[in-house]
Order: sequence, then C-alpha cells, then structure tokens
Amino acid sequence: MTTTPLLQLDGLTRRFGGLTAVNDVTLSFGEGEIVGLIGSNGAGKTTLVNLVTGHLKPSAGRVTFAGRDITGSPPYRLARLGLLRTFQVVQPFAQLPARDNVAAAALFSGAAPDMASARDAAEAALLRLGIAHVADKLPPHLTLAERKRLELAKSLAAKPKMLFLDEVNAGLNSAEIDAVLDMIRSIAAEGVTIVVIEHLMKVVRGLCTRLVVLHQGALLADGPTDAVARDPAVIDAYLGARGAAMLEAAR
Ligand SMILES: Nc1ncnc2c1ncn2[C@@H]1O[C@H](COP(=O)(O)OP(=O)(O)OP(=O)(O)O)[C@@H](O)[C@H]1O
Repeated sequence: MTTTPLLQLDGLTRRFGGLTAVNDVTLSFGEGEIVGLIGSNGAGKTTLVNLVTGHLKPSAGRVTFAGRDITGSPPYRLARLGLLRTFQVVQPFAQLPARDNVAAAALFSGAAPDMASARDAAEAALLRLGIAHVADKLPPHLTLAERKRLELAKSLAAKPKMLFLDEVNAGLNSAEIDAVLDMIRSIAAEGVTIVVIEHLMKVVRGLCTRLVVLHQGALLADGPTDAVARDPAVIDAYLGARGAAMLEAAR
C-alpha cells in the first residue's frame, strides 16, 4: 500500500534571468520524516525552500501539500496549513519581548484565535524549548543560542505539520547543537515532517535518516543517509574526500 506524501514537488523550476537556480526537481516527503537538504553554496537549497514556503513563485512545476495544490500560495496561507520555515538569519521583532514574538507567530498562523491563547501557546513553546526565563527579554538581549531557540519556539507555537529549518545550528557550540538536535527530534516524534538545510556533518549524520542533495539546481541524490554519503557522485560534486571523511567520522 502506498501512502500519500505530505509534500510533493513536481518538476519544480525557478529561473533568475539566464540562471536556473532550481531545475526540474521532483521529490516527495512523508509524515514525521527528518530529511537533510544539502549541497554546495549556490546549489539552490534556499531557493527550493522559498518556492515551497511561498517566498518565491516557481517558473514552472507544481507543489502539493496534504493533497492540495499550493503552487504560488503566499506564506501566511501556507502557515495556516501548517507549512512553516525558519530563516538562516533569525528575524525576531526587536522591540517585542520574546513571549510576544512567539505569540505573534501563533496568531499569524491561525494556531491561536486571540492574544490570550497566543500568549499561553507562547509560554508553553518557550518552556518546551528551555528558554522560559527569557520570556520578558527583548531579542537583541538574547544570546545566539537563545535566539535560535526562539525561532524554533515561534515555529512550534504555529502548530506545524511540516517545518523547514534553515541552518538553525550555525554558530552554536557542540553542546548547544546537541540540545537543539534533541528538540528537533522531539518535534518530529510528534509527527511533524522536518527538512533541515545544513552544512554541518554532525547535524546531518546525527539527525537525518534521509538526504536530498542538490547540485547546480538539480536533484543529484535522494536516499538513506548512509547510502547517499557513500555515493561517488555526491562525494565528487559536494562532499569531497574531506567531507566524506567528516561524515564518516560523525557516525
Ligand atoms: N533573488 C535572486 N536573484 C538572482 N539570483 C539568485 C537569487 N536568489 C538566488 N540566486 C542564485 O541562485 C543560485 C542558488 O542560490 P541559493 O541561495 O538557492 O543556493 P543555496 O544552495 O541556498 O546556497 P547557500 O548554501 O550559499 O545558502 C545561486 O547561483 C544564487 O546566486
């Protein structure tokens, strides 16, 4: 029996003038999967995520989420369906305390019907991510690790079905990364599909059961982490001998 994927991309393509940043990508993602989206700088990872989450419109192709054609839908509509993302550079509202940043995400996504329940959802999300103590602080006064957790709290309060995490571990130390990985695993354990865009092999190896590799906008490989890590085409185009050794060492 085949199950319907949560997210299906068919021939997804985005051109910028003469450059094809995402080239005819066909892929699907199931419920509760943790998938790593990898590839060298400029491979098209961010563009692909932007096409799915409504921040860019495709030049061609189709995006289907939970059986519904969502091609070209704006981010706020997709957030209401449970399709959410974080950004590589975290972008909280600097003048709002952490709690209200999370509450705003809960309201914006429609996960909370009013400010009182949005604040309750925010408290719960901050607690779950271990940063309840920063609820009253303004984002500029948070550490990088706290700001990254704040991003995750915003996504969580929006009740995601699928979450794209854009380098949520960049700049964190090893212990901070381990803590974030545990949080991501616990979110996935509730059935949320998670796609992580990553350069850190420790994260890819420790978290993802499946890897999708983009190269010059096209799909180069898609399969179980171990198999993809040993794929000569992937080693050649992306990992290099050093990257493959690092991925092996991170086991
Ligand atoms: N708005 C844009 N206008 C023109 N070209 C763009 C635009 N956005 C991305 N590109 C180009 O599309 C290609 C893919 O970029 P993208 O940012 O998606 O790659 P990436 O894999 O996310 O890279 P990185 O790992 O460096 O973030 C690059 O050549 C980039 O210069």
